Amino acid sequence: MKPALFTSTGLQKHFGGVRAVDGVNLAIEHGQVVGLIGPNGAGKTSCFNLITGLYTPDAGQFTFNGKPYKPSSPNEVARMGIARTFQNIRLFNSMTALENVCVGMHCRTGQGVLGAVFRTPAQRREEQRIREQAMALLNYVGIAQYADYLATQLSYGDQRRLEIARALASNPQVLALDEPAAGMNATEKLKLRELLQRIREDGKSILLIEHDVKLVMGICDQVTVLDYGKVIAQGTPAHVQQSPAVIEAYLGGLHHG
Ligand SMILES: Nc1ncnc2c1ncn2[C@@H]1O[C@H](COP(=O)(O)OP(=O)(O)OP(=O)(O)O)[C@@H](O)[C@H]1O
Repeated sequence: MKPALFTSTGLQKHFGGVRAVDGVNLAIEHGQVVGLIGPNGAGKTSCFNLITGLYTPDAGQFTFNGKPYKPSSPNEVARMGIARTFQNIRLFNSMTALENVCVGMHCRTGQGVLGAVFRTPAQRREEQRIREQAMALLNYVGIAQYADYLATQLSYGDQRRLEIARALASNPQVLALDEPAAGMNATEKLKLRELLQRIREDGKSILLIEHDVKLVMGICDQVTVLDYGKVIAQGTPAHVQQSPAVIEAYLGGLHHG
């Protein structure tokens, strides 16, 4: 059997007396959308930060493509094949949408002004190729018409789509999205859901932190529910929705909605 694309086993991170992540086991299979949900402060973003090399675990192991995986820096993580977005959008505000995606492709040569003046024909062709690919990604997420707008001129929902395009620019196997629907209206959420489905159909796996339970339950193959850093339920959306621990900790409100 093909090994899981990604696993974490016994993952732990403490901050002082707070057990932010307390023995979390996760698995992402090829082409799956895996949801990570739980109340505020449950440890979701901390898990993401451990997986993507922003935090160092106190304990636990990862595998990626069946081999031990030690995320040492966000850049290395992207090279390995895991790209992420952030809960608080992190775009380059003084750059256009297109340039933001180019950065995701590491198109910046760091040659400065002289380098730009004395570019060789091969470098120019490479730049052109990168811009074309970046444009294709903007088209893929549905915001090609804003390619030349500054990132800050885009609506909130479109900025989140731009972040996804930038993350896709490194051609990851796993796309880790931290609350992609935050601040979106119902129409934008519907478009986001279609985009995530398309990304999955195109062969990528998605790890999704999201407060919109309807979106999570509608799109995820597997869901892990955290509370106080611990896994309180894990399985299909139908399974976790019936878990008494989940209903008590988190989903209870839904049944009154
Ligand atoms: N860098 C840090 N330093 C100290 N405490 C932290 C740090 N990061 C997270 N924590 C604490 O760890 C716990 C888990 O936080 P985390 O942000 O991972 O939860 P979350 O489930 O993502 O919450 P939310 O849904 O509100 O984003 C919280 O008690 C938080 O205060």
